[in-house]
Amino acid sequence: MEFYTPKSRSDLEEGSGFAPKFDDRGLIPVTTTCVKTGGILMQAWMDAEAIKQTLITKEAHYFSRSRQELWHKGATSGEIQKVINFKTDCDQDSLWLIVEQMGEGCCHVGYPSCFYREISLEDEGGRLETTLTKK
Ligand SMILES: N=c1c2ncn([C@@H]3O[C@H](COP(=O)(O)OP(=O)(O)OP(=O)(O)O)[C@@H](O)[C@H]3O)c2ncn1[C@@H]1O[C@H](COP(=O)(O)O)[C@@H](O)[C@H]1O
Ligand SMILES: [Mg+2]
Ligand SMILES: [Zn+2]
Repeated sequence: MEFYTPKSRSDLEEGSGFAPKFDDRGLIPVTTTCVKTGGILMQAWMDAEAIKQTLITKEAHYFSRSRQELWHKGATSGEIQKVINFKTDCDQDSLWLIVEQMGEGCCHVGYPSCFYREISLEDEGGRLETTLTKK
């Protein structure tokens, strides 16, 4: 898939061409939220192929940094993410995926969201408190 090459800053920021800006590893961060609750599920990375597969299949695909390969989320766990909406930010260096989460949640640790711990604001940042219950 060919992505758009913006002609100017305003074209990048306000035009209709999709021009994802990848970092030096060829990756772009993606934040995934739940269409039902609006809450955050996970933060991961996509390369060009993951974006392409996500658009073609309408199921979330990421790039696994540890495995260095395309990752169809839920392929082994069944926790597939069906794409409802896909957004890019102003300068197109960050993506927002809104999904219908299959199963009881997305996190391999056992929680419905990867963001199951809160950093205490009372403790100069040194303490974590678990705020979700396991699936
Ligand atoms: N299932 C998950 C998963 N779900 C959500 N996330 C979040 O997604 C982020 C992925 O970004 P990374 O680039 O850090 O992923 P990674 O380090 O390459 O993931 P691993 O290969 O180390 O498990 C993590 O930081 C987690 O917050 C997950 N990260 C990893 N996995 C692993 O993915 C594998 C396949 O799981 P399914 O796709 O659900 O079948 C399993 O082995 C899981 O351990
Ligand atoms: Mg990781
Ligand atoms: Zn997780």
